[in-house]
Amino acid sequence: MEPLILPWTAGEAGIVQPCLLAAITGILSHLLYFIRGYHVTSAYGILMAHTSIYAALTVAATSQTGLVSGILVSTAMFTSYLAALFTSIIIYRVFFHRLSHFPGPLFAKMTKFYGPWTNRNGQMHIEQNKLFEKYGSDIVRIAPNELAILSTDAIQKIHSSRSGCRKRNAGVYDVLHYKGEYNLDSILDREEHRYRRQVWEKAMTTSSLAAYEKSTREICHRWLNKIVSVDGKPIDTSLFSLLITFDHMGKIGFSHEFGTIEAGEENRMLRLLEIMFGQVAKMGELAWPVALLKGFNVGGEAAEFDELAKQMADSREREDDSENGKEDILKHFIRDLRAEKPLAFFNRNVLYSDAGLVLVGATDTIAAALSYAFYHLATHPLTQEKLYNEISNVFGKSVSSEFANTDLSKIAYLDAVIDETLRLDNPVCNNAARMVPPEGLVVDGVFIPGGSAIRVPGYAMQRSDKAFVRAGEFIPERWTTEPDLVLDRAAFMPFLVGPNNCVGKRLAMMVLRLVLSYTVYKYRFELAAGEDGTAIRREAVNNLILKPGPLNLVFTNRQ
Ligand code: HEM
Repeated sequence: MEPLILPWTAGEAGIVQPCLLAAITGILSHLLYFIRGYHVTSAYGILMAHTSIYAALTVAATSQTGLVSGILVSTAMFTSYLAALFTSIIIYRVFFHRLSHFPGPLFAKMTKFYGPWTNRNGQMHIEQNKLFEKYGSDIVRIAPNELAILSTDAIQKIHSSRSGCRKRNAGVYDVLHYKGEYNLDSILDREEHRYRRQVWEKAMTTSSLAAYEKSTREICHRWLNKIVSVDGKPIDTSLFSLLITFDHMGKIGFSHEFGTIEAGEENRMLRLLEIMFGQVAKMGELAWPVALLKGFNVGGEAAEFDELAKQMADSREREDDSENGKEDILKHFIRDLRAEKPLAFFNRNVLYSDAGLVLVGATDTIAAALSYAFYHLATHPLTQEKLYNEISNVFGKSVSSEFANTDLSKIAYLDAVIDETLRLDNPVCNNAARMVPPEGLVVDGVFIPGGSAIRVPGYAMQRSDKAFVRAGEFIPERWTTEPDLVLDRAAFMPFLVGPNNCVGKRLAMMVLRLVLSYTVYKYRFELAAGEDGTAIRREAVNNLILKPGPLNLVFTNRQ
């Protein structure tokens, strides 16, 4: 029988012919496969397939030409394949892609690696904001298949209940799951989301919040005791905002005591919490490396976080006994898990997935808002005094010698201070992208093709001159007595809008109202000696949720 003639044994042409063949295969694999559909979640399979092909090629080549030249031939072919594949991808993205007519940096048009590059200093939200000005456009291409849009029309069209835009294939959500079970925020299916959301909403009703309020007050008192214990020395309020909200989340989420306020430092769980989203953010929301790690079943700290969330949920469930009166968020999840016909918690992995989301959702977000509220109040002493006068009127009104959320919620100026903080220093500063439905979308008269990813970045939108007068200034009165300073209220969306808006909004507002009121009522605070107040923004890091830089304040007892 004649030996099989493989390309590299085909005589004079030597290695050129097989490399040419490999290059053509590279172009074809782009045009026939990679150009179509969404492949992030297949990252592991794609890597494995390519590795297998390379291995098979090497075996075949070495068996015919010897070890060294076999490896050289297969490597040259594989390199040609990859070079042609990526060249084809880049040429297509820059010149022929459906978004090629939108302005944006060349690097962003070529590759999603533009994301990690812009977030290399953790300031992606600020870098993105600059792009709108640089390109003189409200629509900028920030990735090969993604647009950032500065428009309130877009907010409605992307996020309202009538919108056809979805989270599926938009990037970051596809990879945020626990063993295949997505959490409330990352669920891709609308129907499934609706049922899960109903369980979460039970945990956030007025009566549920009232049941948590005692714990929130307890945390406020621990914070006040901490201020007493430092005896007038400076306190890093960014660190303590995190510890306050972390301890608070432990109590109202899981009836668990973390005790980090007393310890004055982060514990392992809190570190993991930051790392968890931080890893995704550092990659500029490049999702395939996360999918790849999940495929290999290695995730380092993210996997450790998942395991701790699981342990927290298990331990809470073991303690659960409807008679023992534990009032926390997990109570509602466990009830559904144990129900004869659960609404949404059909198995334990759903519980673990959403337990992780409680840890994430109720800590860093409120912590960022609290940190910046301390910053704005410390640098605006008149606002601090005005707030003191407003809240003093309701101290002890509903609960003897305490503040109550029901009273504080009626103080418009308190909510104005919080809203203005959330506007200027939005904790969810970038907002994740959504996928445009196949029929496309018209935003402010501009057609956005179907299959594109789009987002309205919160930081840029809420600081836009088109929506707010003196947009860069902290003016709480714009939400009370000076409404002319708000040109377009729809631009304010710290909790997002539509069916996927923040389910914890009312809880967040309760915590912020109580912690700020207790602090302002008991203390005056200002920048510590040597603190110029710039590090909180300069050293802030966009970890999907904004992590503020340090801020050292000194507290003086009002009595
Ligand atoms: C100031 C504090 C907070 C801010 C600024 C905030 C902001 C947001 C935003 C912008 C979203 C939409 C995220 C997306 O598009 O993927 C969101 C969703 C969510 N938030 Fe919050 N959040 C805060 C506090 C909380 C708290 C205290 C919880 C309680 C656990 C919470 C739980 C959630 C959950 C579960 C979702 C997903 C909702 C859904 O998809 O139906 N958040 N939040």
